Amino acid sequence: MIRFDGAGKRHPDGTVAVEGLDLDVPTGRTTVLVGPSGCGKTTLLRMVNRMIEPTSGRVLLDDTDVAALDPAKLRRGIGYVIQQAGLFPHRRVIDNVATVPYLLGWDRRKARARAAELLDLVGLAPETAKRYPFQLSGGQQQRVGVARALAADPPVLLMDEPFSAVDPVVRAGLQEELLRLQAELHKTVLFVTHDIEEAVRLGDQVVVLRERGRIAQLADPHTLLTAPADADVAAFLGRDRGLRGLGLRPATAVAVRPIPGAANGSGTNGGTPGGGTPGGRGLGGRARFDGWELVLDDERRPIGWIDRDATGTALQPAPGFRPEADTLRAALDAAVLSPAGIALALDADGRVTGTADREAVLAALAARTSPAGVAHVPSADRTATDEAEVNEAGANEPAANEAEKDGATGGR
Ligand SMILES: Nc1ncnc2c1ncn2[C@@H]1O[C@H](COP(=O)(O)OP(=O)(O)OP(=O)(O)O)[C@@H](O)[C@H]1O
Repeated sequence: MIRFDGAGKRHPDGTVAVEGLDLDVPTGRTTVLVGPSGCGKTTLLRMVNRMIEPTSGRVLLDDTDVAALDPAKLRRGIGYVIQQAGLFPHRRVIDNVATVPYLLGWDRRKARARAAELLDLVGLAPETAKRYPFQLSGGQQQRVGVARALAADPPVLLMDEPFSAVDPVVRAGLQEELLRLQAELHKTVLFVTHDIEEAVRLGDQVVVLRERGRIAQLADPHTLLTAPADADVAAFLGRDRGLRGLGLRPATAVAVRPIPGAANGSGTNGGTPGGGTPGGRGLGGRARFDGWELVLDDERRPIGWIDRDATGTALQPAPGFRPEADTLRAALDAAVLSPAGIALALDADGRVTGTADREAVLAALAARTSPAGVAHVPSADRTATDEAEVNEAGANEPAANEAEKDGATGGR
């Protein structure tokens, strides 16, 4: 566990970046620090790896004051990821990732094998290993940054706006990847962002900060969105926080009605079986609903809705959701977008298992449920790079030491 124990930072010019914070960052979970620019997020993060020394209070890592630890050693045990990755431009990707293992004295083969393993873990193709950072996209560079931070399997990961320099789609992918990795690795992650969407998506606990690092609210994402501590926090969360909260609630809360005849595998219809093959697929059946007919293929996948009151048999889209994997937001979306006002419940293979009309989804919205999965609305924001700061951090690219250890040349 990381513990901020009255930790404060006053700069020589008198600026108080952080006034004195008490905060526990639990082991194996993701804690997100979120708040407006200048509220002290980065200062707090850097107190953990001693890039910034508190001027009052302490930071404890597993009950040891970090001030008592050798900074270089401390940093090698803490993964650190920053905006735009801060990779060594003159080193191949594989050697960027192997930086800390080299520093720890691993032989080159073992370090590179570990690096290759990590590139795979973060979803990068093996051929990426030989490239230089400039030959990668921004998103790929961030993945390399994450791989590098994980190289020596540190229990703690500090992430300072790591995904904010990439576009929203790439960013969503990186967030997804971090969630997947964290489910597997259970690191103690301290993550800084000023994007509330990102905070509620990634955090097990979210710390909303005000100026001088004061805690406005500390809560799990669901509680934060549904019960903001005060009007300021509510304003920071934004007007659509209710809708966003749906992205934290599982769609399992929706009461799904079976389609008559569908469950026993004898076709899917509650109406007329057979009778043509829209879209060229085998027709599994048709199910009649009020004013609408649902057409399914012979695998019970939806083909479309037909308006029974209209002339002709024009197929309209039949959106669905997966109760076991999706959120209430996805269920609502499917119900709203369905021309029949009926969302289809789908299994993992896209087969229809039942239906939920808009009323059923609204009933689930009204019911009190606890949060489970997460959904995401990405947002773009600032860009900046600061390679110098990661060098300063030592843990990830202590170039001077690196040169000693493995004879790397040039660059800095
Ligand atoms: N070296 C310094 N000297 C004086 N003031 C500083 C110094 N470094 C940071 N500050 C001030 O300390 C406060 C906290 O800075 P910090 O970088 O921790 O904020 P932040 O929440 O991470 O901001 P952002 O989201 O913009 O990165 C800011 O008001 C900043 O101007």
